[in-house]
Amino acid sequence: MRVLGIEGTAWAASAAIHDTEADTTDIFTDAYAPESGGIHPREAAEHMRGAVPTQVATALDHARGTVSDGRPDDALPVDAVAFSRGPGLGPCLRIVATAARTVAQRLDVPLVGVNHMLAHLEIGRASAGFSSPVCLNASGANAHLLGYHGGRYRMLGETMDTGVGNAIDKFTRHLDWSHPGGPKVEAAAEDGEYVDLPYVVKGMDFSFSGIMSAAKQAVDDGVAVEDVCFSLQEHVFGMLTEVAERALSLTGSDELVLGGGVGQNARLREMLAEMCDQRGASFHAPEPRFLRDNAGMIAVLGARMAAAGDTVAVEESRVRPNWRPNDVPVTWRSGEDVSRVAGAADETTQRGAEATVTLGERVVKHREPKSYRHPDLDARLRRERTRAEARLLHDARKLGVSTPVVRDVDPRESTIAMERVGAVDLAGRLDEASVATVGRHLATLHGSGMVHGDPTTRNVRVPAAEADGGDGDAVDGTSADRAWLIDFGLGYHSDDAEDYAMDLHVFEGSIVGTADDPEPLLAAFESAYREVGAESVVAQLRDVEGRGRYQ
Ligand SMILES: C[C@@H](O)[C@H](NC(=O)OP(=O)(O)OC[C@H]1O[C@@H](n2cnc3c(N)ncnc32)[C@H](O)[C@@H]1O)C(=O)O
Ligand SMILES: Nc1ncnc2c1ncn2[C@@H]1O[C@H](COP(=O)(O)OP(=O)(O)OP(=O)(O)O)[C@@H](O)[C@H]1O
Ligand SMILES: [Fe+2]
Repeated sequence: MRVLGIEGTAWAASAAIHDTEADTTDIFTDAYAPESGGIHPREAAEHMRGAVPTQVATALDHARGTVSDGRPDDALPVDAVAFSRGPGLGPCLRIVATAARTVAQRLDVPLVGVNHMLAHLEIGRASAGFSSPVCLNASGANAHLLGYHGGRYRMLGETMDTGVGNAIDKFTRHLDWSHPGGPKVEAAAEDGEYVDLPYVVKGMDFSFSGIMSAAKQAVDDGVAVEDVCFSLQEHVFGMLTEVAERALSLTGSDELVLGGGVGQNARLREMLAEMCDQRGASFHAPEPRFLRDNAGMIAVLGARMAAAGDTVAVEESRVRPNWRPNDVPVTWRSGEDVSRVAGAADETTQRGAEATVTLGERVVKHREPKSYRHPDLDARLRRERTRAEARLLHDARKLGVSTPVVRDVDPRESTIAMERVGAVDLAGRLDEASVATVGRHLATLHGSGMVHGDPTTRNVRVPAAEADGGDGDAVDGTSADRAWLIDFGLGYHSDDAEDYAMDLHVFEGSIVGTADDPEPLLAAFESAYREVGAESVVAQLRDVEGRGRYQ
């Protein structure tokens, strides 16, 4: 099969021909470069209006010229037309869709509407040959982690404000550097030295606004620009690498694939490769022409969708500027669901995302150095988190929230010794009674101004399934609805309802990412939270979930 792909969500007016038999993908792109500032939606659309038809014509000419596979001379140049249907800038998407419909109708071939973000990750999954990786999309307007489970891509974590490339580009606009800023920061960072900046990770979510304001401020205060660029990369990419590792740990996957324009950055790729290497996972990043926006990835996924019969009628092919990748029915991966949920087994040594935990009579948790991080940042995070964890385990316990008793703390060695609690992680025994207990615990914490920071199903311990009669209380006297909160390393005190809502979002995200039937669990969790906690926090959660994150 031969497929024409068309891309034009923001800056790249691009067309490509993917030939499934020859396994070739030829890409033709005309990039929009703003005269000043960032991408102007109207200017970008103007660019698309002229450049998309030209690139499409070039690609079709190329297809006609390479009809060498035994097709007759009057054969159609392509068998299907795939286009970026969203997410992206509305005016640009409409021009792409119009071009795609026109060609599909003229040639009388099927039309395929591709989700741009899934195209970014499927191109890497295809070239790696991975079956069920965790996928990190690091692009201009987005930054998120996806995992495939139960027929859909699940959102495991994402930015709470801007995409990663846009965050970097905004910083460089402050310096009056031309768009795009990412490659310029990468070049300037070569001569830089480390300075501390904010580092914000909440479970597997993260945000860039604090670090970007601090970076601009640092430049205004006279810190050398190359030092700020260097440190910006160390922090921002360190955050992305950390959440990617958390996602590998949560899902039990040992494959990571990278997508998106920021993936062209060598330092980001180096960190991800090193993290994967340290934990025995495989890492793959596609070649640069497939990382930045390009129609090749649209054609490749389009071909798989077309083969699965996933085409769209012209009259139903309106664009979707806010189309989230986790809302796409995945038609092209049937029968491939091999995702696992880690955490059921209880071995003597547990390897979390952050620490190595030795389970004996006592539990000894050691935050080992992460060689992918800058040593100063690494030392700071391990020290701060060990301190926070010990203090908050204690504070939570005083409120009546079940946590292990802390026996010993050594912040310099980043080690905590504590009581052993529960029989399995909640991830290994997800039921409504247990998630309800977590709801009440979190509400109690929030009622006293405490935030857990990372309440995933791996950070809750529960008795074994037959706890009320069986051996579930082997470690501790338990009842069936008992649950202990552990791993307070990202916890802090706050009186902001937004922070409480983020705790709920993180917990629900870990359920949605791994459970076959999340809905009843989410309902049980929220109703238990309401019993003890404030309705306004649940309302704030809806706000967090509903935010458009394509900025
Ligand atoms: C919706 C769609 O329009 C959007 N596309 C997009 O953002 O273009 P993409 O090509 O994936 O990424 C562009 C971003 O990638 C950054 N970038 C390019 N080279 C870079 C480098 N070497 N280091 C860091 N960032 C880099 C640019 O600064 C810019 O912010 C998206 O995928 O989110
Ligand atoms: N006090 C404890 N009692 C029993 N098991 C524990 C205890 N503390 C940790 N564990 C086990 O060790 C695992 C890893 O611990 P923890 O979550 O604290 O480490 P981590 O590296 O921060 O993990 P992650 O970042 O993946 O959440 C837990 O999922 C749990 O199975
Ligand atoms: Fe993109």
